[in-house]
Amino acid sequence: MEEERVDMEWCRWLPKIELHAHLNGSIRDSTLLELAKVLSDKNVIVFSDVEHVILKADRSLRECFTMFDLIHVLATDHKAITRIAKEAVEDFAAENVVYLELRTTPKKNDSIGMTKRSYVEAVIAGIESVETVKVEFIPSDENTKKPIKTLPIIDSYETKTKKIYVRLLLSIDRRETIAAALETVELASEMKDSGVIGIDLSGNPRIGDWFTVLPALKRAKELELPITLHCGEVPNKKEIQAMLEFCPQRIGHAVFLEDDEWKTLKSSYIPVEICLSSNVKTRCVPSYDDHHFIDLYNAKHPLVLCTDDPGMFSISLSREYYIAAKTFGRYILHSA
Ligand SMILES: CNc1ncnc2c1ncn2[C@@H]1O[C@H](COP(=O)(O)O)[C@@H](O)[C@H]1O
Ligand SMILES: [Zn+2]
Repeated sequence: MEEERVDMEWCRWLPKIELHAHLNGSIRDSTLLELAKVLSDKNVIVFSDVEHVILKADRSLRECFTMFDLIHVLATDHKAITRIAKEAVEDFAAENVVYLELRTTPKKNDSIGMTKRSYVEAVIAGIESVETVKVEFIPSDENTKKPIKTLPIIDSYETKTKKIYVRLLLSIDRRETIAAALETVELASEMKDSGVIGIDLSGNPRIGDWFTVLPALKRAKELELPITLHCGEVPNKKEIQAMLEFCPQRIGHAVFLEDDEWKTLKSSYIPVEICLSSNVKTRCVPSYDDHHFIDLYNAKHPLVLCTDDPGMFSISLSREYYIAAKTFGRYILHSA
């Protein structure tokens, strides 16, 4: 027990980077309950109907997407979006994350005057309102104040002074029309100087077809926007092969690859965002011991541990590091 406490403390202390975290999957339960209470007071929902859904500990992949539909009802307006973005950055900083790429699907809601752009602006307002830690969001030249497009250099001094670099990825939901997906890509390109650095393809992997939004992803390539794809979260050979052939800058999950696809992936060096607990909790992988992390790690394939949805799964990035060390420490091959 004492050993576990010390290890967890070390994993929390370790400066970390988070590259795969969905904004609406990173909401605190307490915030969701508060938002639900407000809507219940307005008779939009019945609080007792959603309370147990919010507090449920384990969710299958299907249940996750039902939960996301509920979250999208609860966190609809600009104010709520700003609040959850602020809290998400605070929570990642508290875990000693020094570089965070937060991803979110820009949403349009005519009834409240929300456009995809105003949605992203609400997210940015939240990131910029964080006070518990110094946030470096839009890199700008000290003299000219013009945005500079360099990657942050995170040195040990900065990690001591508690600073977090935050960047945004705009997500395309697999359910979206090609027009909506293209709108997101154009928006990401227009907001390149405002902290947006790329495009993600996510959403329920059993719904929609990535070939539908492929033209939008090709457009993103033309605009030189880096792309990350949710790939192989469920079995779908044709899609996995096509995604690897598309050669995105990164992929997330990579669970259901078969031998030939593992070969293609490893020879491509496409970095993989590893989401251990997300995969185990959604039962895409039977247990931590069975996770493909260790095979990729021992093959020296570029990878990064990520949370996916820390709010949805009640997890933290520090804990993911702890789980990886505990589960795989003994299997690591040490080259001479
Ligand atoms: C569990 N594995 C997953 N697989 C695929 N997509 C996922 C996901 N977890 C989250 N999302 C995607 O992120 C959205 C919520 O955040 P935003 O509203 O964009 O901030 C979900 O609706 C889904 O499209
Ligand atoms: Zn994800």
